[in-house]
This record gives sequence, structure tokens and C-alpha cells, in this order.
Amino acid sequence: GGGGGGRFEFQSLLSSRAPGLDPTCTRLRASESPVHRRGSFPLAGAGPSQAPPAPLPEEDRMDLNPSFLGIALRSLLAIDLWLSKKLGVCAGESSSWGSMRPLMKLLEISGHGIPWLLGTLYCLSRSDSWAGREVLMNLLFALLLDLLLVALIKGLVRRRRPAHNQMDMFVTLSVDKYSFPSGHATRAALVSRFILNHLVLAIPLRVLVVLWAFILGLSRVMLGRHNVTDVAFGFFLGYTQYSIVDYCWLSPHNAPVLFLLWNQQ
Ligand SMILES: CC(C)=CCC/C(C)=C/CC/C(C)=C/CC/C(C)=C/COP(=O)(O)O
Repeated sequence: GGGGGGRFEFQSLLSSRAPGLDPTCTRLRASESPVHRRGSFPLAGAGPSQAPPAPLPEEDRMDLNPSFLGIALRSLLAIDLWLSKKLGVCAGESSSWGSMRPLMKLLEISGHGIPWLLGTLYCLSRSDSWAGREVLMNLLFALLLDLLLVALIKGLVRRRRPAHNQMDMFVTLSVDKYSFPSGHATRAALVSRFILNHLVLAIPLRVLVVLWAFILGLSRVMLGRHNVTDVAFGFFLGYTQYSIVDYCWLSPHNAPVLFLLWNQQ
């Protein structure tokens, strides 16, 4: 509104902030906005001596000054969605790189939980040395920990997979309808760090392991399964999981029962 009434309304909103409200941002209460107040204008009787109004429920407020962190997160999210859409070049058969889709799906299977779990169990059953069994037992523990943590975070965050994803994945768990974090990216980082630390490999093979992890992560975005941030956080989580496994390293000294039980198989 124009004139003194309008100016007074503006001042009263700034100076009579309710003590319970966030002091870092000016909140405009919906019921006090000029739109809602149209009937009660001008505020001649509502002077500064009047007691501050009681805070309204959260849903009745509007942030005029979102925090720097909020703006940064929203911007990151917008860039994430835009970049992920641009990189999703194998999301469908008719996409620009649609002919590469079968290769990307082969990569997908190379990082799937089932081949890794079954492969580890098979090697454990064939291993005839204590040292080999110890490493494989820890790899099994790492893979199971990974499945558990990823399922937990996916269930908590519940971020939907990108709209351009086709849900045609090989055996999934119910939480795999969610995309944050990428289970393939966590496994890629975890398993490659594990292999690099526990297998003696020639340099070209070590490079190949790192390349596999990186390309597997990239293929998740190219297939349209994930946004870039799902994969980036997946790599971080998988890398950290290895540190947890290394810290809790199972051995015949700290987990004798586990090793004895396995030996009786
Ligand atoms: C064999 C043993 C000891 C236990 C089995 C444990 C178990 C529940 C295995 C399930 C494996 C499974 C179906 C994993 C899902 C892998 C997957 C599709 C992840 C999704 O990856 P994302 O990158 O799309 O997030």
C-alpha cells in the first residue's frame, strides 16, 4: 500500500520480530503480508508498543532470506540434474549413444553385488591357505557391510532415480528404486581399494583396476541410472568403507570362531 500506512507496515515487520524467530533472516508471515491484511489497512492502531505477535506454525511462514548454504545446495542440485541429463547418453536405445547400451550393461553386471558375493564365496571354498582365507573372509565382510550401508542410506534419503532411467536392472533389492548413493560406485571404490591393498599386481593391472572403477561409476550416469552426485558420494562412501574394514580387520586372533567354523565346512 502507498503512503504512511505502507511504510509503517514495513518497519513493524523488521523491528517487532518475535523473539522465538530465527534472528538471521527476516520472515514475512503470510497472515501479516499486505495481501492478507488488505481488510485491516492502515495500521494506525498497531504501534510499536503492541506486544509482538505469537509465532505462527512453520507452514504459515515464508523465508525471504534463505541461507547461503541453502542457495549453494540448490545450485549444486540444479547443476547435478542438468549435467546428469546431459551425460545420460545411453539412457535408452534411441539416445545419442544408445548403441553403447549393451556394453554399459555388461559393465553394470561387473559391479553387481551378486557376482561379487558368489565369486568371493566360491574362492573361499577353494582357498587352501590361512592367509588367502583371511583376505577373502574380509572381502565378504566388506561386501555385506556395503550392501547394508547402501540400503540404509537409500532408505533414509529416498532420492528417486532420474526420470530418463529405464528400470531394467539385473536383480535388485526393494531399496534399489532409490538412487542415492550408487551401490555400484560404492562397490567399485571399495573393491578396487581392497584389491590394490591386498593383491600383488603389476602396475598395468593396478591401472586397469582404477580405470574399471572410474568407468563403472561414469557408466551409471551414462545409463541414466544415477545423477552425478549419487556416484560421487558412492565413491566417497566406498573409499571410507574400506577404511572401516581395514580398522575392523577380521583375523584368526580377533574372530577365531568365524575361522574355525569356516574350516569345518
Ligand atoms: C550370498 C550372501 C552371503 C548374502 C546375500 C546377501 C544379499 C541380500 C544379496 C543381494 C545382492 C543384490 C541383489 C544386490 C543389489 C545390487 C544392486 C542392483 C545395486 C544397485 O546399484 P546402483 O548403482 O543402481 O545403486
